[in-house]
Amino acid sequence: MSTDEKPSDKTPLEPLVALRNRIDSIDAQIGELISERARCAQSVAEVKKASGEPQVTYYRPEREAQVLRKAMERNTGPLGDEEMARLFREIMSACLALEEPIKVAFLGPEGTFTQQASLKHFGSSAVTRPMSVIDEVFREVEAGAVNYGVVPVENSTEGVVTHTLDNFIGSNLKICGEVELRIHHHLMVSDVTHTEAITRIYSHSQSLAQCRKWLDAHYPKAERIAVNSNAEAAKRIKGEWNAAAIAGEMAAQLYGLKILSEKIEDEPDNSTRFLIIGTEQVPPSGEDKTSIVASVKNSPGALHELLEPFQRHKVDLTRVETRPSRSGAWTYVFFIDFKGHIENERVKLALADVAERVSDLKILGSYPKGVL
Ligand SMILES: O=C(O)C(=O)C[C@]1(C(=O)O)C=C[C@@H](O)C=C1
Repeated sequence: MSTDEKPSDKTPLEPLVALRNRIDSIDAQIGELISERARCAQSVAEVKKASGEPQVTYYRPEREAQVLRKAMERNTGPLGDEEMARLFREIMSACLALEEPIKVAFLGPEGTFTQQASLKHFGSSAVTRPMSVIDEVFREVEAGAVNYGVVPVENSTEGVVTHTLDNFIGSNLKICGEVELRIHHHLMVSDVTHTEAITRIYSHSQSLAQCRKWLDAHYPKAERIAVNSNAEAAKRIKGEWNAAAIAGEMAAQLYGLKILSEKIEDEPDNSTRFLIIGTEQVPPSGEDKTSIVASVKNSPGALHELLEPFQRHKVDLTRVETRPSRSGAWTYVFFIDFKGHIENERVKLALADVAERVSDLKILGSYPKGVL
């Protein structure tokens, strides 16, 4: 403090200094404990390496889910449970990066909600790589160029992302996790935009649909132009004086755009569920979900017959989706999600019965129920 700088009368300087000293000492302890935790993670990596398994997998989704759930259960406030879990999410992400930096392909470009979902799930130490289409995310994981992929699967307003489901039919990849993201859409413009002259609005078709009522009310005459992603929309308007984009906050930040109207989605609790795809079946975490795909000939009562074993063995369904099969006319595939892991006894019994009633049954994976 310089000599002519006087402490303000209003500032309770003494208590503030004391509290900041206390915070400094707590931070020093937290720092030491985080370092000790990181050294433990390094030792875990040594144990894994010494196991002699041909392919060592450092990322353990079931363990991460347990660590995050424990952080929430232990929490006594004043921070909220989710806030506490997010802090642990970041610590664990940094610890995993010491073991092996994890590579994740997502539906790009940079700034999409899928990238946001990837960072929410893996933490910010993950190396995320944008792919231009969903098929490419699957291909990168299949080729071993990345460890995991993240793809959108359903939106609470617009329903299922058919392209993702169709990719599973021909793929041997496993679902290793799920993550849900609240989706807030914003109308954004660039520094060259004449805001009173907006005649074109770019976004992904699903985002345009999710903001339809707002657009009808505020920009009834503007042309709505669907592009591959909302991040692409954000990128595109930088050179167009009469255009705006609908995208998320991450895209606005990344491309230096100004948000004109916030949270313009028609449904206030608009959210999207994303799947984590990888090559391995995940062991049980204690609170899991399973996804399967079953092919059924179209006959009266086929769906009832397919679902009946779940009810009999008290397995809770969380989603049933139908798609026409590509392999034959009048054959349908059902994507079914339910609570439980394929190693659970009741799930095993239900699936054994289902297998007898369908022409084809594929387990897409059992994975921890989304924590964050
Ligand atoms: O428990 C493990 O297997 C670890 O590698 C440690 C740890 C952690 O930091 O807690 C790190 C990465 C894994 O994905 C899970 C947990």
